[in-house]
Amino acid sequence: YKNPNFWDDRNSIVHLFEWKWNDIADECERFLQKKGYGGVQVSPVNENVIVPNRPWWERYQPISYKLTTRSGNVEDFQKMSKRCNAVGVRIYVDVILNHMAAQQNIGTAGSTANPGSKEYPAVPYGPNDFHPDCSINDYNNATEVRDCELVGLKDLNQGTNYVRGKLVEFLNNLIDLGVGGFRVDAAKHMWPEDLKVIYNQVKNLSVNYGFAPGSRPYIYQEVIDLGGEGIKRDEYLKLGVVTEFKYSANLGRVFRGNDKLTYLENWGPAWGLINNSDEALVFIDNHDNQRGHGGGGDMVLTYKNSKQYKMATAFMLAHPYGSTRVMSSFDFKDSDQGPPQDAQGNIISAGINNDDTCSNGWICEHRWRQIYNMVVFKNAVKGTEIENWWSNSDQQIAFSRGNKGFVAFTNWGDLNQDLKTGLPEGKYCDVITGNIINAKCTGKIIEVRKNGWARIELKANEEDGVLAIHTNARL
Ligand SMILES: O=C(NCCCOc1c(-c2ccc(O)c(O)c2)oc2cc(O)cc(O)c2c1=O)[C@@H]1CCCN1C(=O)/C=C/c1ccc(O)c(O)c1
Repeated sequence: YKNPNFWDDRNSIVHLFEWKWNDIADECERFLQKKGYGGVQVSPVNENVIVPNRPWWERYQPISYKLTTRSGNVEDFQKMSKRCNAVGVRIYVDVILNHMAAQQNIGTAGSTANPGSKEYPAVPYGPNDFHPDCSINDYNNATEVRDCELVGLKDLNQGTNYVRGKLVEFLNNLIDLGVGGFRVDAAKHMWPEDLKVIYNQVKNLSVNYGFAPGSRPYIYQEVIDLGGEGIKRDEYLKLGVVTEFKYSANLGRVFRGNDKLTYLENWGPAWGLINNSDEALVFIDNHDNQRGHGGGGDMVLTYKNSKQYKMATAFMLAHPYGSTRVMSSFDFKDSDQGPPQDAQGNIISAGINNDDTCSNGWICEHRWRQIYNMVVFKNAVKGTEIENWWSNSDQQIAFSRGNKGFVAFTNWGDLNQDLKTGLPEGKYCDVITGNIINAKCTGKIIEVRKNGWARIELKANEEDGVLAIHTNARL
């Protein structure tokens, strides 16, 4: 469950939050494959309750496991899965196994339900399939967190064979549709023993979508653990990968300037992060904590702090620790706001500008040059470790990845140093400020001398506080 099943020359998952299936298929072919992205995390695919004003979190209130949402229907989903897998982009589905809708209304596939009496006829689920009413108040009480209701959401009892059967059936339908794995929502609210039984009943990945025979789904579990609660993420590490919320909290604090960049020299388990790098799903922000809710609070960086956000993302992608996920957002003013929609409540697609950025209210961080070029960088440095670490003992650092790549950061003051890049002699295009187009670098050019050293300049008032060169961006 810890292998994302990427193609060799790929890395990172991009969370195309609230995108429609047809648009994701287009994005796989026209952009993601070209930048070496490994996969897409899609929004929940099962029928959700319709909440007035369509807040983003309505998709986290299941009505049934019918595959019809505002992102499309099962035909759209299958077409997306075929097109994305054909170009080496995997699909990971955000699955909600913990609960069913709290709000009383019709669902996105037209199903009705009565949360008050725990009736969801479109599954079907009835009162016997849920834990008794109680609400979670004490996050130090592990039983309460698992057996009571999260903000009124009806709490399924994954301990019964019937409920397990329904959840496994839902997951196996998605396996048949070519998914590469799952993001398990609210995993902390389910017993690890129950999850283990459920995961083990999920089929191997489908060879019809290019997975090697016998491949297991990649399973990364949302466990918000910033310490201080009764439940520890280690219980879930036995089952699969776990989202590391300390990552975005700490990196946010550092790149906001509340900590010195030089302290990042031992970035990893020494900072309290999950021990095994390949068991940690890491990110700068996610759909929830970018809105100030749970997981990491006010230190989390988002697209709204764009210079710091790009620096933190560049550091995440330059550093070997963790399975990296890039957030791709829509613009929001208030924390409940849902995706751009028309008068009928249909989601409006992102428009693509001729400079590759998005319009129509979509941020598309994954299309920012400073971010997609670091996904390219991460592919170029695959298999190397950090070498030639340098710092000014304060807010300026630099390091190489073997002899394949080199990055430098300044979070305060002008950086102007002769540094050891570890790269072969030659001229390199700085992929933060530009691209190589018709054999010309549209950004800074860095000359690496015979001994692998180079003059590195990065002024505090430049658009970006990071510089990155690698062997696939050599002139
Ligand atoms: O104020 C709110 N919620 C209370 C604070 C956040 O608590 C929630 C947590 C949560 C928060 C902190 C924790 O330590 C934790 O274990 C769980 O997980 C959820 C997971 C869901 O599938 C659906 C939800 O409604 C929630 C949720 O409300 C607003 C209004 C209702 C939805 N919502 C929200 O803020 C929705 C948040 C949300 C939705 C989906 C997620 O995957 C998620 O992580 C958070």
